[in-house]
Amino acid sequence: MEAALLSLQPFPSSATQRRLSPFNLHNTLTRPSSYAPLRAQKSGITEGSDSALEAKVSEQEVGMYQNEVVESQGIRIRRRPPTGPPLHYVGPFEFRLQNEGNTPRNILEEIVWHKDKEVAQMKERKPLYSLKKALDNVPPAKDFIGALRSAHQRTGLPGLIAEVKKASPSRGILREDFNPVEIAQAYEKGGAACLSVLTDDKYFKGSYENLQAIMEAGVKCPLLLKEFIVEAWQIYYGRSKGADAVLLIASVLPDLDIKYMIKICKILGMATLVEVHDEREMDRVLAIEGVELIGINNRNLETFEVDLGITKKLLEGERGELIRQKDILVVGESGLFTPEDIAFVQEAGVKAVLVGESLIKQSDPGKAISTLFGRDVSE
Ligand SMILES: O=P(O)(O)OC[C@@H](O)[C@@H](O)c1c[nH]c2ccccc12
Repeated sequence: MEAALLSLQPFPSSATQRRLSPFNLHNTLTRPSSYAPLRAQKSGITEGSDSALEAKVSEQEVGMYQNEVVESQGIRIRRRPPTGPPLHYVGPFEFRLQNEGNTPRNILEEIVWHKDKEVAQMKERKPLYSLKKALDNVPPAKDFIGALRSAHQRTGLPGLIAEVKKASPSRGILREDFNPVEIAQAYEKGGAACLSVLTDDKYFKGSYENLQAIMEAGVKCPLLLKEFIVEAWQIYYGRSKGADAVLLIASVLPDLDIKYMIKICKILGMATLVEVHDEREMDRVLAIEGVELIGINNRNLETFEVDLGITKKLLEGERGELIRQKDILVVGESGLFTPEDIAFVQEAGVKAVLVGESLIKQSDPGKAISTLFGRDVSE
């Protein structure tokens, strides 16, 4: 890989436009650190110039150190310091020993720091060039957004993304007898438009094997890679395991990363679900070109607090107007348990919902869909 990663230099300030190939992007897109500046890079392309990307970088971002970018965008989730947490750091839920920044301040930060390490290890075992081959052997990505839109048109209710979720840090184990393929098939039969498959092992008891098994079982619903994406490498890996769409969390990723990752997904034929939780994140994401699908997470991933009013608040007034103008599809995420909850977020303006807990906890997760919507939404 030629892309130069000069860890102590900012972007060259003259580089307002850079040409990148999807296969060296992963280097430039390694998740920036709040402790390390954005990686400088060469402007020339080596590999795959046919599919070269034109990436416009705003003058403001060019030349800024990453921690400044992160601060200027109000991103609270910091990157793992290169030295890692201090030695006296004692474990996942122990936040008492906070100090000058090298102990994670909340669960999301902790997950992201862990992800940085995990991805570094996975990448060593499967570098990007070897993933490239694997990509030729997976069926082309399915139309995730199209499936949501047509389910909405067919039923008059929000299109459902049903989540294959065994556990979560806030709720613990949600379902003991957990067969991902059976659950996926039950969801599909029950009328889900798309599925979300958690692949994080440590905090959600998910896996890429689950994703692959669901794809290989011939499930027709498009699949969302439900991961904490910190590097573009994960997107390629997810595609090689059958993902048709990817979650990008705005509180974790600076705008520049979101832009690049959207472009990579487009090249791979995948959709991106960009997740927001407050007005500032919504405004950032609405300013990013190419965003077609926005998720409003009713759960605060730093505190686990759930409030359906978040969806309503973020879709009111000018924001809602802009979203309609841009024809962006909005997904209401988390904490949806009853037909009244569905009606509430639909009234607020969502055309799709992402639901895990309330479905996965039922003995028949497919039938649970009818209970959740108040009627049968299968064909
Ligand atoms: O189980 P719930 O409350 O229905 O939530 C599903 C989904 O919205 C939630 O799992 C989720 C939304 N965004 C995330 C980001 C990371 C991990 C998990 C999530």
